[in-house]
Amino acid sequence: MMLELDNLSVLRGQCPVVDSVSAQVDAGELIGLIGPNGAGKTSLMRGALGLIAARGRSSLAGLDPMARARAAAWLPQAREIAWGLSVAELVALGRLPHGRDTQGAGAAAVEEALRRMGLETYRDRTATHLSGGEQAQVLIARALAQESPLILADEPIAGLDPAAQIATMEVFEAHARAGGAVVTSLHDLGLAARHCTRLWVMDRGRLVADGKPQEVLTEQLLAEVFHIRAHFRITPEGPVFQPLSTLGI
Ligand SMILES: Nc1ncnc2c1ncn2[C@@H]1O[C@H](COP(=O)(O)OP(=O)(O)OP(=O)(O)O)[C@@H](O)[C@H]1O
Repeated sequence: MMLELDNLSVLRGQCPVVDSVSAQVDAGELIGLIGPNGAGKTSLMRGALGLIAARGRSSLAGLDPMARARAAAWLPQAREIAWGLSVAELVALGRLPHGRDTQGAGAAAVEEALRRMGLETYRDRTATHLSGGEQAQVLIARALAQESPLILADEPIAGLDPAAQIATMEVFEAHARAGGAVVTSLHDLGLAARHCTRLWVMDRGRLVADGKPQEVLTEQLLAEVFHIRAHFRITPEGPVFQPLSTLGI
């Protein structure tokens, strides 16, 4: 098992923004963490990693920071790159939890991460001089270079063009197929339905659904949690999801 959460709660003041969530992540899974703005997705991931105070138990939260970083890579929503490093140098920072291994396995992991994200030709560019979407892809490559079995990513595909969004979801699928696991929050329910093996739906701090996309994205759930009406069909080309209108709150 890659991650186990047992009655995890995150309090902001007296108010639980994550409310008694129990769930687990196994090897091979690509879990889409979905839910409206403010539902508690970021707080759940940060609580699971032990980055913010939480009640209950997360299998990752007790680990020391280096051991935790070897077990799980964390890709936060904020994407600011502060230093004028080259793309290759920035991706190599993902190797820090493995000590000084810039030769051999470390260098190979950096190359592989650049290749997977299609960034080979960017390797010598100054990271701060890239566009927002390009920087986002470099930070995903840094997380891949970490070679942690589990990746937790907070809206990693927001702001990427359609090809980069699909390519990133395919990179995550490949990571899961290779025996790892990914939990990623995202607002694009179409991409979530097409690429994720499982969806966790959060609403007002609670995990209100956990299952395969076609089991989870029911008309009732879309109305009650997302306040939308949508087309959702399984087609020969896979699941196709199109939001149609809001239902009001
Ligand atoms: N530092 C903070 N102090 C107080 N309340 C906070 C803080 N951070 C988040 N919250 C509250 O916790 C709740 C959950 O926020 P969180 O960022 O986990 O939601 P989210 O599902 O990731 O939302 P989004 O889709 O908008 O990124 C929200 O109601 C938010 O206002």
